[in-house]
Amino acid sequence: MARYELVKRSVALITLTNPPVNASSSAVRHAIAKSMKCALSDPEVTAVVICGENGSFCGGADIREFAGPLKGPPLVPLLDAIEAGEKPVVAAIEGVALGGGFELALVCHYRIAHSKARLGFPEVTLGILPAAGGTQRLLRLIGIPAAAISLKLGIVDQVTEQNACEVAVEFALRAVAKPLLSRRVSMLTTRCPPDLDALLDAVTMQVKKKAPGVMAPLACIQAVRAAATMPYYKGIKREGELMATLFNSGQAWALQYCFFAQRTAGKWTLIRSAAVIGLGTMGRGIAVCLARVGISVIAVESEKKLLETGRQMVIGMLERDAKRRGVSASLNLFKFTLSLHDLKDVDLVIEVVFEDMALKKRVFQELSKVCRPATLLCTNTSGLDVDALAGVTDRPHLVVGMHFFSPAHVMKLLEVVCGPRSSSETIATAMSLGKRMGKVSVAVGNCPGFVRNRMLKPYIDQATFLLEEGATPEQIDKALEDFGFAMGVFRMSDLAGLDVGWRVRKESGLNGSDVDPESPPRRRQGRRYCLIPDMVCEQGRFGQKTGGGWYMYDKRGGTNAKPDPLIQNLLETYRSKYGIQPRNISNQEIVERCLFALANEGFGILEDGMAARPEDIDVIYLFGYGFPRHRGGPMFYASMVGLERVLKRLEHYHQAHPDVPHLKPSPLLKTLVACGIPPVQKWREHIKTMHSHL
Ligand SMILES: CC(C)(COP(=O)(O)OP(=O)(O)OC[C@H]1O[C@@H](n2cnc3c(N)ncnc32)[C@H](O)[C@@H]1OP(=O)(O)O)[C@@H](O)C(=O)NCCC(=O)NCCSC(=O)C[C@@H](O)CCCCCCCCCCCCC(=O)O
Ligand SMILES: NC(=O)c1ccc[n+]([C@@H]2O[C@H](COP(=O)([O-])OP(=O)(O)OC[C@H]3O[C@@H](n4cnc5c(N)ncnc54)[C@H](O)[C@@H]3O)[C@@H](O)[C@H]2O)c1
Repeated sequence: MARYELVKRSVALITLTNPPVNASSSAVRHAIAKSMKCALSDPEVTAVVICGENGSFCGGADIREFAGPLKGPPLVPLLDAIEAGEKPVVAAIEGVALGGGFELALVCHYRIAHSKARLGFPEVTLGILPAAGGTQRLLRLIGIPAAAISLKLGIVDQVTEQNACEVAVEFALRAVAKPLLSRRVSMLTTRCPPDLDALLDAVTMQVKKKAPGVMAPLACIQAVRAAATMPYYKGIKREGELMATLFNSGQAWALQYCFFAQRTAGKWTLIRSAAVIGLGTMGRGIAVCLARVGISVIAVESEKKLLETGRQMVIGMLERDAKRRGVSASLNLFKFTLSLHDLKDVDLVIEVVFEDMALKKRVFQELSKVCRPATLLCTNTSGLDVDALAGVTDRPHLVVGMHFFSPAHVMKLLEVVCGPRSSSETIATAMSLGKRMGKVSVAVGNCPGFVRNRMLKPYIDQATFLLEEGATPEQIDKALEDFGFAMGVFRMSDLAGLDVGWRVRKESGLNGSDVDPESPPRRRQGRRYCLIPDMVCEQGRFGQKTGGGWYMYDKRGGTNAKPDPLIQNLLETYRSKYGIQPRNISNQEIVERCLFALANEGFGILEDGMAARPEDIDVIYLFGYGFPRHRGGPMFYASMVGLERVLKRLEHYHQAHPDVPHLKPSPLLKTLVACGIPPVQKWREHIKTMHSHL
């Protein structure tokens, strides 16, 4: 876990060897302690260099070890001992020095970093703080205003383009005769601005606004205050207390769970050329995603004028995107055409035409004729049967859904929809292409709405039922935003556009001329149905783009949502028309009904084998709907609330609303409760039917 050798006759070289990122696991800490002991007691050794194997200094504490009882030498005394040692220690930093890795570097008396090295404290993203003296030492090294502006100022003693370890060894030899006292960062006094309190208060306000309810950033500010106002030994104690609170919090568990869930969900591993058919809202963004990673793109439209519009839009997006990333726009990768015959040699096609099965089938039949036999045929349908499309081609095994989310060049989530006949290689190729484009790709089964949209329905339904019963859009949104969503369901719907759902409801016979005239009021297809969303759309209110939806906006495309008296009137008229007595609805009921219905559908999806594991569902909601990361995703959240409680509350709500099937607890939820409530990671073991590819 760490290699110890003597180089240049007098420098002890300690190399951390814990792939892939040399995380400071208990074994690594053990090995560092042992090596340091050897180096400090060996009279031949005059200086020490610490580096990491395979291009990484150290990725920090081994996060996996946080899930069990803490073992091995604690980091704080180990690091204090390195700093207090009487021989100069130099950190040779290549790759990452993150979290505990950066803390290790900070106790070294000198730091040599490769120009491409990344140093930092990402702990807040894991719900904790740098708790091995990091908050106390970094502030002492660079001062508080610097810490607020940049973490890079004054941190390293030399930046090199060469092998950092070799440079560090030479540096260590020169450092031997120099005094060490001023190199011990914990002995320095933190440089503070005169208006420290005002600065920290302002940062606290900003953090509370930006990340409401999230604990770790606030704890970091308290640690900064300690570094500014306390001696090191007290400051480190305070850092430890703050860590203990965070470490045992549900937020830390949720965020660490998210870290690994994101990587687990992405575990899938050649595409040089691709085609995109349809340059509308989605097609443009998808074309940009492909070109951004160097894939040449043939873009197809149905008419000359539309092709030209699409071309201009794509070029504009590419140029803005390239400017933002400081690279040149890859316009030479594009060819624009009206003819599918130009696609004969491409490796992969993504169909992005209107959501119309007959049209999509015609496109797939044509592709089958023109594309070479090995070309993968993908569809961006948001809900149609991928297997029905595969069925009209000569290569059903090479057909797969690649479901991007709007705006496609921004949203991280990609659902890879596996049809029953999609081959493993096809799925793997789509997954790895997603990863290459920087997406978080999740393989899902082929069911209506797939995973994200299927789960969204009961969530939105609950919100609209709550409107009928007495709540307002702003009350519901506030409850969900207090829970941690950046936007409540109605603000989010106004942003996405209300017309899409309206069209889907019409096509499903839920409103419009296809509705069964015998349907009782507020019931469709045998279940409760809220007419309010259709009434809003009938007034031409489609959300932000029309200047009004659930809220009013100052202009078309405006983003500043204000409560609209017109919606208030509509709700009152509706309730009195249908004899509904409005009642006071608590925030708890809002959150429970929306989120438990969401999770309940997730259990149903797992049970149907349409998602491989709860982690996949959580990742879909983290990256495809802005579920608050510190809550871990809907399935993890349900596990934190306690499955027994979720079950009881769903039973309670279903009893009160028997005409809402989505509130009826899913059999899988009941099974998990009956078999002793296993942790999320073990739920998969209780699922009987699993999609063959998941
Ligand atoms: C490093 C990265 C930037 C690399 O990114 P890249 O894209 O190249 O690769 P991946 O992200 O896919 O990662 C590859 C692979 O490596 C795994 N991995 C990465 N980092 C770690 C890690 N730190 N630990 C374990 N595993 C790691 C990753 O999972 C992948 O593996 P896979 O499973 O997919 O095969 C990038 O990975 C990255 O950003 N990593 C995280 C970096 C980070 O956040 N570091 C900080 C860690 S936390 C820390 O260091 C805390 C310190 O301050 C020390 C604290 C000491 C105190 C500890 C205990 C105090 C207890 C409190 C008191 C309790 C009291 C009580 O209970 O009573
Ligand atoms: N808009 C979204 O938020 C969203 C999100 C995910 C998935 N989707 C899915 O993506 C697909 C496209 O949606 P959109 O919102 O981009 O629609 P859109 O109406 O904005 O664009 C569709 C484009 O396809 C073009 N087209 C139609 N027939 C064609 C043909 N035969 N050859 C070439 N081009 C043709 C049209 O001219 C139009 O430019 C749909 O299946 C939709 O369900 C949409």
